[in-house]
Amino acid sequence: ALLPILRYPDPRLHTIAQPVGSVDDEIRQLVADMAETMYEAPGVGLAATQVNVHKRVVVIDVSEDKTGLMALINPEILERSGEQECEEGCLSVPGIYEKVTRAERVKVRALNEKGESREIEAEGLLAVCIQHEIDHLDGKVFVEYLSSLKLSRIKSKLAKKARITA
Ligand SMILES: O=C(O)C[C@@H](Cc1ccccc1)C(=O)SCC(=O)c1ccccc1
Ligand SMILES: [Zn+2]
Repeated sequence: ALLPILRYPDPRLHTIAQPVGSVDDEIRQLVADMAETMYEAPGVGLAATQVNVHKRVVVIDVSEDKTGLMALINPEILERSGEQECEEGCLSVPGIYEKVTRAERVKVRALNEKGESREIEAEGLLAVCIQHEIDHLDGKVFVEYLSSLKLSRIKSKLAKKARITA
Protein backbone atom coordinates (compact mmCIF):
# COMPACT_ATOMS: atom_id res chain seq x y z
CA ALA A 1 0.00 0.00 0.00
CA LEU A 2 1.13 3.58 -0.62
CA LEU A 3 2.23 5.25 2.61
CA PRO A 4 1.99 9.03 3.26
CA ILE A 5 5.42 10.71 3.33
CA LEU A 6 6.11 13.22 6.15
CA ARG A 7 7.00 16.69 4.85
CA TYR A 8 9.80 18.84 6.31
CA PRO A 9 9.81 20.52 8.84
CA ASP A 10 7.51 17.91 10.46
CA PRO A 11 9.13 17.31 13.88
CA ARG A 12 8.56 13.55 13.57
CA LEU A 13 11.34 13.53 10.92
CA HIS A 14 13.74 14.18 13.83
CA THR A 15 12.79 10.96 15.63
CA ILE A 16 15.61 8.41 16.16
CA ALA A 17 14.46 5.07 14.71
CA GLN A 18 14.72 1.93 16.87
CA PRO A 19 16.52 -1.28 15.83
CA VAL A 20 14.36 -4.09 14.43
CA GLY A 21 14.17 -7.09 16.82
CA SER A 22 13.34 -9.85 14.36
CA VAL A 23 12.85 -9.66 10.58
CA ASP A 24 9.31 -11.08 10.42
CA ASP A 25 6.38 -10.85 7.99
CA GLU A 26 5.36 -7.48 9.45
CA ILE A 27 8.80 -6.04 8.55
CA ARG A 28 8.60 -7.66 5.09
CA GLN A 29 5.19 -6.02 4.53
CA LEU A 30 6.66 -2.67 5.61
CA VAL A 31 9.51 -3.15 3.09
CA ALA A 32 6.96 -3.91 0.34
CA ASP A 33 4.85 -0.84 1.18
CA MET A 34 7.97 1.38 1.37
CA ALA A 35 9.22 0.09 -2.01
CA GLU A 36 5.83 0.76 -3.62
CA THR A 37 5.81 4.26 -2.10
CA MET A 38 9.41 4.94 -3.24
CA TYR A 39 8.75 3.85 -6.86
CA GLU A 40 5.57 5.91 -7.02
CA ALA A 41 7.20 9.12 -5.73
CA PRO A 42 9.59 8.42 -7.66
CA GLY A 43 12.73 8.15 -5.61
CA VAL A 44 15.91 6.09 -5.32
CA GLY A 45 15.56 5.54 -1.58
CA LEU A 46 13.14 5.78 1.34
CA ALA A 47 13.64 5.47 5.10
CA ALA A 48 10.90 4.19 7.45
CA THR A 49 11.17 7.48 9.40
CA GLN A 50 9.77 9.30 6.35
CA VAL A 51 6.57 7.25 6.51
CA ASN A 52 6.31 7.80 10.27
CA VAL A 53 7.45 4.27 11.18
CA HIS A 54 10.36 4.65 13.59
CA LYS A 55 12.16 1.38 12.88
CA ARG A 56 15.63 1.05 11.32
CA VAL A 57 14.42 -0.03 7.88
CA VAL A 58 15.52 1.47 4.53
CA VAL A 59 14.72 0.60 0.91
CA ILE A 60 16.99 1.67 -1.96
CA ASP A 61 16.93 1.15 -5.73
CA VAL A 62 19.40 3.19 -7.79
CA SER A 63 18.90 0.99 -10.90
CA GLU A 64 17.50 2.54 -14.09
CA ASP A 65 14.82 -0.13 -14.50
CA LYS A 66 13.56 -0.83 -10.96
CA THR A 67 15.41 -4.17 -10.80
CA GLY A 68 17.82 -3.19 -8.03
CA LEU A 69 15.63 -3.10 -4.92
CA MET A 70 17.53 -3.62 -1.68
CA ALA A 71 16.21 -3.57 1.87
CA LEU A 72 18.67 -2.58 4.59
CA ILE A 73 17.52 -3.50 8.11
CA ASN A 74 19.50 -2.18 11.10
CA PRO A 75 22.10 -0.76 8.68
CA GLU A 76 25.48 0.25 10.16
CA ILE A 77 28.28 2.04 8.34
CA LEU A 78 31.48 0.11 9.15
CA GLU A 79 33.93 2.19 7.07
CA ARG A 80 33.90 5.51 5.20
CA SER A 81 36.52 6.75 2.74
CA GLY A 82 37.04 9.65 0.36
CA GLU A 83 34.78 12.59 -0.18
CA GLN A 84 32.24 13.48 -2.87
CA GLU A 85 29.84 16.34 -3.48
CA CYS A 86 26.42 15.34 -4.87
CA GLU A 87 23.26 17.28 -5.65
CA GLU A 88 20.64 15.77 -3.36
CA GLY A 89 16.86 15.87 -3.19
CA CYS A 90 14.53 14.43 -0.58
CA LEU A 91 11.00 13.08 -0.82
CA SER A 92 10.29 14.88 2.46
CA VAL A 93 11.55 18.21 1.05
CA PRO A 94 9.96 18.29 -2.41
CA GLY A 95 11.38 20.70 -5.01
CA ILE A 96 14.62 21.41 -3.11
CA TYR A 97 17.93 20.24 -4.64
CA GLU A 98 21.24 21.26 -3.04
CA LYS A 99 24.85 20.01 -3.07
CA VAL A 100 25.95 17.96 -0.05
CA THR A 101 29.44 16.57 0.67
CA ARG A 102 29.53 12.95 1.87
CA ALA A 103 31.97 10.01 1.91
CA GLU A 104 32.77 8.68 -1.57
CA ARG A 105 32.78 5.01 -0.47
CA VAL A 106 31.10 3.24 2.42
CA LYS A 107 31.17 -0.30 3.80
CA VAL A 108 27.78 -1.15 5.34
CA ARG A 109 26.50 -4.12 7.35
CA ALA A 110 22.74 -4.75 7.40
CA LEU A 111 20.16 -7.51 7.60
CA ASN A 112 18.26 -8.33 4.39
CA GLU A 113 14.55 -9.24 4.15
CA LYS A 114 15.39 -12.84 5.17
CA GLY A 115 17.12 -11.58 8.30
CA GLU A 116 20.57 -12.61 6.95
CA SER A 117 23.52 -10.33 7.79
CA ARG A 118 25.21 -8.92 4.67
CA GLU A 119 28.10 -6.53 4.08
CA ILE A 120 27.95 -4.10 1.12
CA GLU A 121 30.71 -1.89 -0.29
CA ALA A 122 29.21 1.07 -2.17
CA GLU A 123 30.45 4.13 -4.04
CA GLY A 124 28.89 6.87 -6.18
CA LEU A 125 25.13 7.45 -5.99
CA LEU A 126 24.54 4.23 -4.01
CA ALA A 127 26.99 5.39 -1.33
CA VAL A 128 25.32 8.82 -1.21
CA CYS A 129 21.85 7.25 -0.98
CA ILE A 130 22.86 4.87 1.83
CA GLN A 131 24.26 7.79 3.86
CA HIS A 132 21.17 9.94 3.09
CA GLU A 133 18.80 7.16 4.25
CA ILE A 134 20.74 6.25 7.42
CA ASP A 135 20.70 9.97 8.27
CA HIS A 136 16.87 9.79 8.14
CA LEU A 137 16.94 6.89 10.66
CA ASP A 138 19.04 9.16 12.90
CA GLY A 139 16.51 12.00 12.59
CA LYS A 140 18.61 14.07 10.17
CA VAL A 141 17.33 15.76 6.98
CA PHE A 142 19.88 16.76 4.31
CA VAL A 143 18.84 20.47 4.25
CA GLU A 144 20.19 20.77 7.80
CA TYR A 145 23.72 20.47 6.42
CA LEU A 146 23.24 23.72 4.49
CA SER A 147 24.00 27.23 5.72
CA SER A 148 21.47 28.75 8.12
CA LEU A 149 20.66 31.36 5.45
CA LYS A 150 19.85 28.67 2.86
CA LEU A 151 17.85 26.65 5.41
CA SER A 152 15.75 29.68 6.45
CA ARG A 153 15.00 30.44 2.79
CA ILE A 154 13.99 26.80 2.23
CA LYS A 155 11.73 26.84 5.29
CA SER A 156 9.93 30.03 4.18
CA LYS A 157 9.56 28.63 0.64
CA LEU A 158 8.01 25.41 2.01
CA ALA A 159 5.76 27.36 4.41
CA LYS A 160 4.47 29.51 1.53
CA LYS A 161 3.86 26.39 -0.57
CA ALA A 162 1.99 24.76 2.35
CA ARG A 163 -0.23 27.88 2.75
CA ILE A 164 -1.15 27.96 -0.95
CA THR A 165 -1.97 24.24 -1.10
CA ALA A 166 -3.84 24.34 2.24
O1 LIG B 1 14.20 11.32 0.53
C1 LIG B 1 14.78 10.25 0.26
O2 LIG B 1 15.38 9.57 1.10
C2 LIG B 1 14.81 9.81 -1.19
C3 LIG B 1 15.87 10.57 -1.96
C4 LIG B 1 17.18 9.84 -1.78
C5 LIG B 1 18.38 10.47 -2.44
C6 LIG B 1 19.55 9.80 -2.43
C7 LIG B 1 20.69 10.33 -3.00
C8 LIG B 1 20.67 11.55 -3.61
C9 LIG B 1 19.51 12.23 -3.63
C10 LIG B 1 18.36 11.71 -3.04
C11 LIG B 1 15.46 10.60 -3.40
O3 LIG B 1 15.31 9.60 -4.05
S1 LIG B 1 15.15 12.16 -4.09
C12 LIG B 1 14.70 11.81 -5.76
C13 LIG B 1 15.89 11.40 -6.62
O4 LIG B 1 17.01 11.65 -6.23
C14 LIG B 1 15.68 10.68 -7.88
C15 LIG B 1 14.41 10.42 -8.32
C16 LIG B 1 14.21 9.72 -9.48
C17 LIG B 1 15.30 9.27 -10.21
C18 LIG B 1 16.59 9.52 -9.76
C19 LIG B 1 16.79 10.22 -8.60
ZN1 LIG C 1 15.41 12.11 2.14
